[in-house]
Amino acid sequence: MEGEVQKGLEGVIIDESEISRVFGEEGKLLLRGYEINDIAENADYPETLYLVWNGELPTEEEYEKFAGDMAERREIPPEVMDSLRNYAEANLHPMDAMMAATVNLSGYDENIDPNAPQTFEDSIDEVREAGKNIAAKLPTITAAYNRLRDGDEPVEPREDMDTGENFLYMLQDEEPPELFSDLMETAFQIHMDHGTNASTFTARVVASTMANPYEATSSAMGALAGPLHGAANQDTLNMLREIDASDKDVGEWIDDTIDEGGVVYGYGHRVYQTKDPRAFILQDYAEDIIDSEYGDDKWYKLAKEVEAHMDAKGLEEKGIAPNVDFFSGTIYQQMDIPTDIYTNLFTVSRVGGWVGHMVEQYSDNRIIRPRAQYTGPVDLEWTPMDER
Ligand SMILES: CC(=O)SCCNC(=O)CCNC(=O)[C@H](O)C(C)(C)COP(=O)(O)OP(=O)(O)OC[C@H]1O[C@@H](n2cnc3c(N)ncnc32)[C@H](O)[C@@H]1OP(=O)(O)O
Ligand SMILES: O=C([O-])CC(=O)C(=O)O
Repeated sequence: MEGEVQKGLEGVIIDESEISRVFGEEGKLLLRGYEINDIAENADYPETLYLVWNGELPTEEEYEKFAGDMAERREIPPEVMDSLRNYAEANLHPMDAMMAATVNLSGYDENIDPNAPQTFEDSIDEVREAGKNIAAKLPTITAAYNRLRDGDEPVEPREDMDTGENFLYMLQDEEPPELFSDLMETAFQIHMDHGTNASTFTARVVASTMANPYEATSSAMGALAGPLHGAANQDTLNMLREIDASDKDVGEWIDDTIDEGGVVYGYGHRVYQTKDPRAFILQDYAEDIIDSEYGDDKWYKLAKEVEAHMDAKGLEEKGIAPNVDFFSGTIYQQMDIPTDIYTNLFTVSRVGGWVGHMVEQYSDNRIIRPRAQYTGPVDLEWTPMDER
């Protein structure tokens, strides 16, 4: 016996972190000590990112400098744009195109020398520079990729718009309504960090080998791309479409899905025993959009029916409650955003958290290397090929 197996690493404390704290029982999330609702209400994306990376709120001067620097970095190198054209030809999933483009960006960062081993603990400023490059360019990459695969030319980023507004402008080639810009900006803030979730853990594992920040980021994107994690936002909307198209009513569909061992997307969480505080923020936006001239309540109403049935089944009481991915798709759909880029939107925000965690990891590193309990055979005798 080598010790007790902690399946899924549940409850295992892998290190210390000062970035975020998830209170699972109360349904509360703090970023650097501030409640997520206060951040959504009072800050914008660059201010949130500054807070996550620096551990304190910026002064006005620091904010202006940081936000300006981020806006100036939005353009991507023409060669990376050409790669996106190739990925569009090959019809890559937008998350895969984003992963490839992120590694591609490392070639344009003069601080990264692929042929010399680097120990990033002595170059934390360079890690932050890489982080700024990646975070500033991911909206451009996502919007450009979506346009290219639709046969449209990319739209150049604008520095005079905030992050959410500029993203929607690059995606749709028109200035978005204020409500949509605000919602996008808030989405880019509230998804930024969330403890040692699977993708953040991935970023820390990869950084712990002293791989560079571009490599750690693209690896983390791979983890976020899974339907049990970040891709649950697109899968929730697809689930609602499936329910709508089926001849079963909502309750029957859910009962059958769970009886057959399936999951209800946008529900359940390793840490929260109650509804995710970010889901409440997104739900408020969903209702604002419905009340506006852009509203159509079809998918939100269906999501609420799912919630009512899950509640009636006693699942919310058992701690299987709506997570951050439950309402986001119903909102993005109203904004005419293609379903398969929802996880890219999550990534645009989460990269802020990953880089924060990489800085912590590089600064005080020990390689992350757990063990599995070996349950296979031992000391077998070799059978030559012709005797098998
Ligand atoms: C940004 C994010 O990553 S948020 C999460 C996004 N993912 C999803 O929405 C996908 C659906 N949810 C899930 O698959 C899970 O709840 C996860 C992956 C998020 C968490 O997984 P775990 O912490 O391992 O939860 P675990 O599997 O132990 O769940 C406990 C019980 O609740 C059930 N359960 C958990 N979530 C769900 C769900 N969404 N639908 C139905 N049943 C569920 C499990 O089947 C399990 O039942 P059992 O004890 O009878 O086997
Ligand atoms: O914390 C988790 O495991 C999943 C989650 O909500 C997130 O990453 O935002």
